[in-house]
Amino acid sequence: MREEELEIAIKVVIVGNGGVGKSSMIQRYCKGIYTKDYKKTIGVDFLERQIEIDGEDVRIMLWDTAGQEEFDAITKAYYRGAQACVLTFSTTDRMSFEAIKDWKMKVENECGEIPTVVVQNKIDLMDQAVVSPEEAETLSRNLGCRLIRTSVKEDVNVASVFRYLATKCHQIMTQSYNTIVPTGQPAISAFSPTFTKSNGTIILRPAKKSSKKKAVLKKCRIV
Ligand SMILES: Nc1nc2c(ncn2[C@@H]2O[C@H](COP(=O)(O)OP(=O)(O)OP(=O)(O)O)[C@@H](O)[C@H]2O)c(=O)[nH]1
Repeated sequence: MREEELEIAIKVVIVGNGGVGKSSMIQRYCKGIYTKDYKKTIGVDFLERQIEIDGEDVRIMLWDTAGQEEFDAITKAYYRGAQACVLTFSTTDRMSFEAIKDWKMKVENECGEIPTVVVQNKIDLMDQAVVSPEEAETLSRNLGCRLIRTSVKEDVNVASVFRYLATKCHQIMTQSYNTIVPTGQPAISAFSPTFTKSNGTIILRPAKKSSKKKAVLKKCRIV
């Protein structure tokens, strides 16, 4: 099998307090739509989008997790296997900014260190900001993450968030592919779940047999 037949799939988890705009961000990126109604996410939800990186198709699976603490026990399980993370806070919600460190810890506890970005959303409301630009920059620097400022409402920088993370994961994957498989024989994982949504519930099913094998990047290596 040739290298170009591998399909790359990246699982990204979007976390942050309730109401910061996680669901809106995913909807904007995957469906190109924005609604101003707030519908609290119950548990988890997921959407996907395919983009091209260095001439290769990369499927990005975006996992939307509930921001409300009451759902913590459910959402934690869905962090597992994530290869990248978006830590989101809102320009107009101080508590969501202060919670970023905790969100990072929660994801790290399940996934270890993965490419992560801090997103300051709702920059269209800068006149109501409760976090200074310096504070946001200092926090991101201390966490070792890039800071990206977005407005999902105005569609500012949303695509950059996911392109940045997908590029990072792709780089890691390409490096490990070249390191792990010096003979040119690709190591392919048997793990390749498909996801079915029914009445808001996500059901994990075993992979369907496909002639096109899939490589799933996990913790910086092909498994
Ligand atoms: N002004 C403004 N409002 C936004 C923006 N992004 C999202 N919103 C609004 O913020 C509210 C909450 O957005 P959601 O996407 O539901 O928030 P969430 O983080 O998914 O919330 P949970 O499901 O409770 O975790 C909605 O009314 C959105 O329309 C933005 O960039 N600017």
